[in-house]
Amino acid sequence: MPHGGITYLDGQVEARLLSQLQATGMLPGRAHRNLEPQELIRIAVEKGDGVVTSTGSLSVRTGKYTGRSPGDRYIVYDGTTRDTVDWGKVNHKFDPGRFAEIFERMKGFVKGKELYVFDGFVGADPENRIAVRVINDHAWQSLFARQLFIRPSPEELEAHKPEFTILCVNDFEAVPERDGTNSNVFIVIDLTRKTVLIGGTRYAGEIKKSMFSVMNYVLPAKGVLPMHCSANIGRGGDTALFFGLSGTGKTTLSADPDRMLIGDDEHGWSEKGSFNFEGGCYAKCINLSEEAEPQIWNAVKSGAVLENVVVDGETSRPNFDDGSLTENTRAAYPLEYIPGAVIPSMGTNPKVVVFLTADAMGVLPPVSRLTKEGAMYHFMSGYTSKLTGTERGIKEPQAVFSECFAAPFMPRPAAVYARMLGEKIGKHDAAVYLINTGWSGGPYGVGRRIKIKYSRAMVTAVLTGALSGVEYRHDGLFNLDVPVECPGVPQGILDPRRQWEDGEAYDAAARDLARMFAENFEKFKETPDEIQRAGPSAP
Ligand SMILES: Nc1ncnc2c1ncn2[C@@H]1O[C@H](COP(=O)(O)OP(=O)(O)O)[C@@H](O)[C@H]1O
Ligand SMILES: C=C(OP(=O)(O)O)C(=O)O
Ligand SMILES: [Mn+2]
Repeated sequence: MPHGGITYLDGQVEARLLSQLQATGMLPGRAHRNLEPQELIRIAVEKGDGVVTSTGSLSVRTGKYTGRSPGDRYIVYDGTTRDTVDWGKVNHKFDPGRFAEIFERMKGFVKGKELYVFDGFVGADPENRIAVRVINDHAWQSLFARQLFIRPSPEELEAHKPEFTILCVNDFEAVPERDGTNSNVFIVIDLTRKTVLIGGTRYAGEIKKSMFSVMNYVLPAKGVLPMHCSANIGRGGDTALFFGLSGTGKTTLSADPDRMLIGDDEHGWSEKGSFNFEGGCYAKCINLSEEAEPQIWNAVKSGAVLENVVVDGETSRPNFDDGSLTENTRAAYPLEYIPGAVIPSMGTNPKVVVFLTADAMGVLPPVSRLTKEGAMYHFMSGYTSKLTGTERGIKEPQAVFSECFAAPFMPRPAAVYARMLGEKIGKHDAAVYLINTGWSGGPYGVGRRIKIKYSRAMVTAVLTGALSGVEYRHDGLFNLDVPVECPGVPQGILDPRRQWEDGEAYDAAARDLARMFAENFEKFKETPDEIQRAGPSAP
């Protein structure tokens, strides 16, 4: 069907889609289902939403909001969720009646407009997947959904019945007085109606992270552990997981030419093994370089979506060093853009688990080995520094304890996930390491971030077993076993105190962090003593 030079789906498919949408009360003027990337790119460019860069990638700007809005994320409070969700600062309550009202208003808003629908899946494991439908009012957001979620085969598309629906309308804004929201932005998850409503923000990360929250709610009830981690497999079939909050290196360090990528951010661990929830990656690209991150660099090509990267007007070249729109510049691309990626993205039971942290205080050792109890302690603590940009309002690194390295996305109480992880690690006898990809030689502003090549070398040493045979020293304050040597890493770096000019200043800062750990852990008084004792000593 011609439309300004664009060929859309055939009329029959559109008619069927329109009637499905009508059945839910949506009456768009036009609707398109699973358009090919080239079509979506052409529409986005035609409508002035984006430009094609010299790499072939589509570059867009998200406007006011360039990171997640955690204060505007809600879960509908009803019979399903009342006693199963950990309500509070992360999981904000939303009234079911208000949900229905805002949903109606959104339907009214899209009436007669043009919508883009992506039908696909979340969860690579057929036994643990959800058929998802994402409805957008902008073509580039539909391209994002297509690249990040799992794309259906033609047969799967034909048989697809949406179990969960995301309605994300960028141009619709909430009115707090009317809608009961905190701002014009809202991300509301209704686990009963199996619907997510997003409005007011164009930051596409909300789309993927809202489905992550859904999986994190649904899977524990099926005995499957959902995890905020990346995963890859070695040539011998050994799976490794890399947990970590935003900016700690899940995406960067899991893209490893020596290993096959399963996924960069969201995984499940079932009785059978591990699996990715997604079909794509969402890499940060501030200061992206071909040398340090060749696989990600090469994935920025046609089909990839760049968010808030400044593009040179004359050459159309993306300037990854320009953080003037945000530090949280992003590239979204399908998993197959990473050479050797595992598709369908399933792995074995993990043998090695890495906890990534980016310590902006510059005091944690860059690599240490954890005992089983130490692993539980650090998983429950979830220490890192929030880096700038990913969440609204973070202007400089800020120490944070985020349970399971994932608090913003975990609807259930942290103990539910921690217990499951403990059981899995025990059952499969997985080795656990803590890798600090943060600052060295002083805090943020004084010291420098550890070089990616050294963090990679530490990861390689952990995964090849090179750290099994070496000598360890015990760090009494942090209660960590620290290797005294590591292939590919200058020895001095392994001892953070030696990197500081002033040893006593290091000691003071280290004591501060140890105290923060201990204070944070006070909320876990019910935890077995051996876990409580596995953390830093309170000085
Ligand atoms: N030593 C390091 N290890 C990992 N990433 C680093 C390191 N130093 C700088 N970086 C940068 O930090 C960011 C890590 O982000 P990313 O891998 O996307 O984290 P996550 O996926 O956990 O949110 C990237 O922009 C990367 O280039
Ligand atoms: C997209 C996000 O995740 P990450 O930074 O871990 O990739 C996010 O936290 O908004
Ligand atoms: Mn990531």
